[in-house]
Amino acid sequence: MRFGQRLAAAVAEHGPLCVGIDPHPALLDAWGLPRDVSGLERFALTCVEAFGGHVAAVKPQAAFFEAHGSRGVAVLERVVADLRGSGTLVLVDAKRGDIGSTMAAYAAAYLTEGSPLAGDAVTLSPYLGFGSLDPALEAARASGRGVFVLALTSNPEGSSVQRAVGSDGRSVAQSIIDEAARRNAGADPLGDVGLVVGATVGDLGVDLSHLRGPVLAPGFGAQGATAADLRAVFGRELPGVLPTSSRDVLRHGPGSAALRSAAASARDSLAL
Ligand SMILES: O=c1ccn([C@@H]2O[C@H](COP(=O)(O)O)[C@@H](O)[C@H]2O)c(=O)[nH]1
Repeated sequence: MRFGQRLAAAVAEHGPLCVGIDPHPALLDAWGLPRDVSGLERFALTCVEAFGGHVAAVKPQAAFFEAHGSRGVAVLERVVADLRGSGTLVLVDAKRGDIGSTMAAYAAAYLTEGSPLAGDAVTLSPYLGFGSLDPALEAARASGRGVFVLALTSNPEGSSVQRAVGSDGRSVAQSIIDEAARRNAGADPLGDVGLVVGATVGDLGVDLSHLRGPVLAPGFGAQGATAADLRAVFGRELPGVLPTSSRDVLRHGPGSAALRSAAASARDSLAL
């Protein structure tokens, strides 16, 4: 099954929530774990136990694993394998973006069957030009995986770049959305080219109605966006949106039952 179909099925089964695994040093402290690779591993595997098989998708943030060097990356590889083994979709948040020839190498790492870092999808940055991502989009198509391309990010610094208007009158974000929509044309129910649009962006100011792809919405929880904000930002596009929350769920650890229950509460709040 293609990524868009698998994501739609996962959301139908578990509800629209992605939980992030972001092993911040402060969270390792709060969980009583050492700030080293053994603490990272314990943290990450507790999350796997808590969320695997219980939420639609999990988003490990690669940066927190890379911060521990090759042994940290090995933990990320185990997280990817174990979550996929549990049937939970894995969105690796690595925000890769480069010239096309280098994108092919990132695609080999994150989107190619048999690579230990290949989850079900990866986040990509289009700011070297959307076309530079084509090797990754091709690899995703070939392996039944997906991508989430940054369009309107949740951080306040993003809008000066992403809302800038080009010579054709479209904002940068709208041109990224339109490129993604072109790649998803004809997909049913969802194509494999998703976007990242923060739950914190306020007035959306872009048209997502032709996307035919999933929207990953960070900013829900710790960055201040609520379920009401998600409804206000996305309106009738909300059914295609996958809110993602990391710290606001992870602060309920280290018990895996409490983590799972926090994820369920976050998901249920979205249905109100
Ligand atoms: O626009 C973006 C894109 C990605 N992120 C990532 O999502 C999580 C958010 O963590 P919280 O603890 O829920 O704030 C984190 O990994 C970011 O790198 C984002 O926040 N905004």
